[in-house]
Amino acid sequence: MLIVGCGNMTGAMLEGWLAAGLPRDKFTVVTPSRASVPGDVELLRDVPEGRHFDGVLLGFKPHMLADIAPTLQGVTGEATAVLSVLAGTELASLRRHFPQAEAVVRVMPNLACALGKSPVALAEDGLDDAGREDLFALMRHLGTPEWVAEDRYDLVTALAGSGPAFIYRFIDALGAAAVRLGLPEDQARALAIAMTEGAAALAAGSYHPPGKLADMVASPGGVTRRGLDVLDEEEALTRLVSDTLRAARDRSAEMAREARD
Ligand SMILES: NC(=O)C1=CN([C@@H]2O[C@H](COP(=O)(O)OP(=O)(O)OC[C@H]3O[C@@H](n4cnc5c(N)ncnc54)[C@H](O)[C@@H]3O)[C@@H](O)[C@H]2O)C=CC1
Ligand SMILES: O=C(O)[C@@H]1CCC=N1
Repeated sequence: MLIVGCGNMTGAMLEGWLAAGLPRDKFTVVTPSRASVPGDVELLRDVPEGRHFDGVLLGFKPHMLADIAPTLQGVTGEATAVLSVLAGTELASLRRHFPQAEAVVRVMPNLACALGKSPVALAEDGLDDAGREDLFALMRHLGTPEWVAEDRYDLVTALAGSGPAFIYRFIDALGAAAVRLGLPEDQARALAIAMTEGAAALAAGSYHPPGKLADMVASPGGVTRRGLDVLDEEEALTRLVSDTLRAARDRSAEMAREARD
């Protein structure tokens, strides 16, 4: 697989694949700005000539697609699947830039790929059943792949792709609030992160939905209920999170429109 642009996101994917035991000679990276990439994988400054790849993974910023796609035509043949993590870049846009490719695939992961703990939303055009199975197996190394209808992709991007940033804000806010209320900063941050890690692991492993888990923490008339009352008053948290996802979803849709023009 040729990884074109290896920054935060595709760097995390590469880390995840290598940690899962995929051989490093399965990957080649083209990126102008990094001195090294995970696992000592082959690193090139320019797109190689005279080579074909079964997969080409696009990992640069979405607005660069029109400039970079022409440079990739030589490495993209009829047996190549072009995979893209580019936010707001539709299958039709990918197809327009890579008409000869066997398939074009949208992939929406997040940085937890490095730990094999990312959701990975998938949508494709051109794969047969065996190709879909192979793709799913490849993404399984990074976490939890899921096929998604493309008309839901903007919302899925906001939830699965951007989501970690929203959670990090919440962790930060917990720590900052605890500092304001009297805890030392280091301790507040450590407690907030450890608590979040355990709570997320429990939610992932439990057959109870998160709402039920919250009720299991909250003793009637006790400490937690008093705090939940603040979050629940006039659905304060639900409204804030809805506004957050809506804004991110709408930006993804806007980027898709820009890429169409
Ligand atoms: N950061 C995240 O959590 C997520 C990012 N994405 C998508 O991943 C893509 C990359 O985002 P990040 O990794 O955050 O950005 P980044 O800025 O960390 O990485 C971009 C990479 O593109 C490379 N690049 C620049 N010009 C290039 C060229 N001409 N040819 C090849 N490579 C070139 C840069 O050297 C850099 O390594 C974006 O399209 C974004 O929408 C998707 C899901 C989550
Ligand atoms: O912020 C962005 O545009 C990308 C898409 C999802 C996460 N990062």
